[in-house]
Amino acid sequence: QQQSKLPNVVILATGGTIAGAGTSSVGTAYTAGKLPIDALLNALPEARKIANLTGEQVASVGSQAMHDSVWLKLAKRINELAAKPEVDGIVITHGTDTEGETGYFLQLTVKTEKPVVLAGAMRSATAISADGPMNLYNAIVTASDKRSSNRGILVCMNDQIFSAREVTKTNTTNVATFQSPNTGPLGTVFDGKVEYYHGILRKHTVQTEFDISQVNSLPKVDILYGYANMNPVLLDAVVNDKAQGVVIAGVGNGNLYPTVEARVKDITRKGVVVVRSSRTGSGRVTLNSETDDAALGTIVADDLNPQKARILLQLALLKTKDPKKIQEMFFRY
Ligand SMILES: NC(=O)C[C@H](N)C(=O)O
Repeated sequence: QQQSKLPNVVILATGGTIAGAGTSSVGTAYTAGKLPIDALLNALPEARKIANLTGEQVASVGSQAMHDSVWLKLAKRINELAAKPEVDGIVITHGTDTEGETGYFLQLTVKTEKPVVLAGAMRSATAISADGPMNLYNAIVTASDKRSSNRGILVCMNDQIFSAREVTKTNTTNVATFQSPNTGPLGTVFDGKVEYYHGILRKHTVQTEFDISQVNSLPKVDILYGYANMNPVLLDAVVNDKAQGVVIAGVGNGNLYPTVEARVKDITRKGVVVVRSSRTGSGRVTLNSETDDAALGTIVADDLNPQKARILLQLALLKTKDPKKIQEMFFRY
């Protein structure tokens, strides 16, 4: 029964632990993405007092299986729904493993100022103290609140609201896994109420140059992890596999092992775009610091972690191969 006073929120479900089911309520063995969105909503009658809800199943996967085509499908569906005057907000249920990546992809490609909020969980729907129902409830509350408009894509987890650009999974199993190491959360959602403490400054959603309406696949970009005595042959492997771009999770301020530097110089000359990010988990990678980007032809990820730098590079490569222009994008988004 639709109630005219309540906002209309559409839930797009993709799977994840929030829809996971296992045989033991105390064990960690379960399968993600088992339960359909209707089952999750039926278990949450409280949410129907907040908003008129409709659910759509976009995918049913553990987010370790997330891929470009689901991202494109999601972004296109959100753009379609958000263009409808009767839709007030959108919630996406998602596994936490790659939730930050999906969120940042949507942050750059969704064209709406309406609230778009991701919800996940660390304990499956059949576990004792499952965190999914409260996280989903909080996401619906957040998406129903007009103050959530024009803040980019939001992520609700453990009573906090994060920016999709900043949030990352920091713990393998803990319910407080999501953190924004560089900025902290934007706000809280508690007792059915949203409170914001910070805004965001980087350009997002309607302010970006990325239009995926006619895009059906994304350029191939791979990530390599830096370490002492790193093997430069790894670079050849991804370049031979036709990567147009490579993100290196370098050590410290995105630094590279000397033989890797030499190989990077060769591949940037061949037109492969190489972005230096960091394996440290927080902070910026700064241009021409210890590493001479001008000499290597590399660009820096600024404060994006490697997996988010990969997403921006994929979208940037749809527009240009010019490292200077791509570097500007890394400082803009
Ligand atoms: N907590 C979770 O959601 C983990 C799960 N593997 C997923 O990302 O779908």
